[in-house]
Amino acid sequence: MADAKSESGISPVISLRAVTAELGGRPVLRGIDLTVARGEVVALLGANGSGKSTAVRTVIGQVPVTGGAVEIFGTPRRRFRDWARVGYVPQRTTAAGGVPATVTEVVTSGRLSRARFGVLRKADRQAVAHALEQVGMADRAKDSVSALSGGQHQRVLIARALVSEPELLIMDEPMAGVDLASQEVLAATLRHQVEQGASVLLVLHELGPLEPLIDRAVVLRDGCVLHDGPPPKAVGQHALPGHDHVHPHDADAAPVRTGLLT
Ligand SMILES: Nc1ncnc2c1ncn2[C@@H]1O[C@H](COP(=O)(O)OP(=O)(O)OP(=O)(O)O)[C@@H](O)[C@H]1O
Repeated sequence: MADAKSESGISPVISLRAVTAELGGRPVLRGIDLTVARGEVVALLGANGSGKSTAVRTVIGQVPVTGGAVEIFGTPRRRFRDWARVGYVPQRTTAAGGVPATVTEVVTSGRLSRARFGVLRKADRQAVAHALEQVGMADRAKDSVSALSGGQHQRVLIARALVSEPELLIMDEPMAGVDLASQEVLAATLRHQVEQGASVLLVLHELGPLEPLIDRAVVLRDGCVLHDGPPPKAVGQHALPGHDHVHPHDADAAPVRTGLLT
């Protein structure tokens, strides 16, 4: 199949066309189209269970598609090998994940795709230090990640995604369960990446502090694209009855309800 080209003749960095996927024998994506153009910041929105994470996981190959086409940088996903160009921040489900590793070790693991013959050189160590500085965690470099708060842990995962100097960042709910100070650091970090020309696909349940960065929003409902265009304006709680998003990932926190158009 020919590579997807935008009107400018440059391939989108992400292209999903008529993608279908199943989980546990149940259709979860029912023919979605989703593109991220070079330098674009796209938010993927939708109610719980609408298929946002699944859509992102088809891009990185964690969920097989049952139909349609997925391309990264114009290459069919099955043939794509250049993963150092992609930084992925998975959805965080627990505060620290119980990983017995230091902050530096976790961030360094994100650099291995760039290290020659798997050997870390001075430039790699500098990249790790720089990524930690970007997310304001340089002073915690030697600490165990299990000693970090949820927001700090998320900063480390984002540093791990940034350390390979990716052209494309894919983040699944990067702000979920993150304290306000960390949210501001993450928004500033992302702004910097966008200024440097990165393309970004973000799964979000509300636009929040990232709103000024977002070029376009794709809203999923029940495995289909409901909206693809300007980001919907956040509206007050209860403004759209029946359209609230309940966020279940924080074990301790009460569910967050937003009145986003989802
Ligand atoms: N491993 C699995 N096996 C079976 N069904 C699954 C599995 N993972 C997810 N699902 C189901 O697939 C649907 C889509 O899930 P997905 O995580 O993509 O939604 P989401 O929009 O990201 O939701 P949330 O906002 O809650 O993270 C949901 O109904 C979910 O229950």
